[in-house]
Amino acid sequence: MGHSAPVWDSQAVAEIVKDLNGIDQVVLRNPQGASVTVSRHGARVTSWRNSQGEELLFTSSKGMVKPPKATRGGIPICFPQFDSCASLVQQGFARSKMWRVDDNPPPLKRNDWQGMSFMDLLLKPSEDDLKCWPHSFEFRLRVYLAANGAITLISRIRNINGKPFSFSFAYHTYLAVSDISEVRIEGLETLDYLDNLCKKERFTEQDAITFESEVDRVYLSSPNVIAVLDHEKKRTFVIRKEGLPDIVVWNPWDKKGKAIADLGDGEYRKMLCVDGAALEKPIMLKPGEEWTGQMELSVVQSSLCSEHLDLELQ
Ligand SMILES: O=P(O)(O)OC[C@H]1O[C@@H](O)[C@H](O)[C@@H](O)[C@@H]1O
Repeated sequence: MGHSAPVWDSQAVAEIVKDLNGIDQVVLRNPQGASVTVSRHGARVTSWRNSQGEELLFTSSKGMVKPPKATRGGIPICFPQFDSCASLVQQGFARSKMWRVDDNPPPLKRNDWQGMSFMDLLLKPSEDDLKCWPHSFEFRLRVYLAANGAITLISRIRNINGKPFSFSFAYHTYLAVSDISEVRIEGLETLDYLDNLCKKERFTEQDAITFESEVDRVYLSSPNVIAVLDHEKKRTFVIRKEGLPDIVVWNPWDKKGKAIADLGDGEYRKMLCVDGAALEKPIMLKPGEEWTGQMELSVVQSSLCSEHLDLELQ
């Protein structure tokens, strides 16, 4: 390909490596040893490691599949739809397309990203895409790696001409957990959610979320910070988001886990999807308008509950 990813922090390292299918992946590494890897296939974050080299995202052990299918795990981008409604493929086509690495990206308006390295990937619709979704858009994903190992994903979707269109969106984030029974999610208490296991019926959450069976829910109008505590690993994932009102929480549990062909035996216990999303109210873009949806993932090495961690979940 011959692309080199832009790097704004002179101490950070960026390189392009090929995966087993020969597809380019951009790797950013900070001086502390943390890294993030993003594939051109689907602009999927395929790996996020802390400075000890530990992988923080789940990837199925069933391994690499050939495009357009993608290996289960990491952070697939779901656009222009999330589930299987309408005439599009489940979770939209963006996750199965080849994106372009942009060497000369336009700046972001905010300038509080100094010292962070980043990469930009770009998707524009092909003739075939326009046949199944006839809307001209430009989708730019920027991925930042901070000195503390946090990653931030910023999606900018622009309607570049024609008619208004609407879409839904999710960062389908597969967190790696020690065991699903060791996990608690804080920050979604008292919220309304749509339960995909009960035909999207609306319920109200009573408590912090723990896992004893399949969970497939969309929490509505959620706070911009939530915490996922892993007691065994003594690790807390902190998810901060902007422009993404909803949170999807998904674990297929044993029966559905077995039925998912590209998931290894018993691996449902090692994964938890917590997605920053815009689902309930689709985003509407008029010609020339741009939408931004941002999610930051960071890790605190402690499984204390959020009030002890000094996290303001709001
Ligand atoms: O297998 P996919 O298309 O990646 O989707 C996995 C799951 O993703 C979840 O977030 C959905 O709520 C589930 O209903 C779905 O089964």
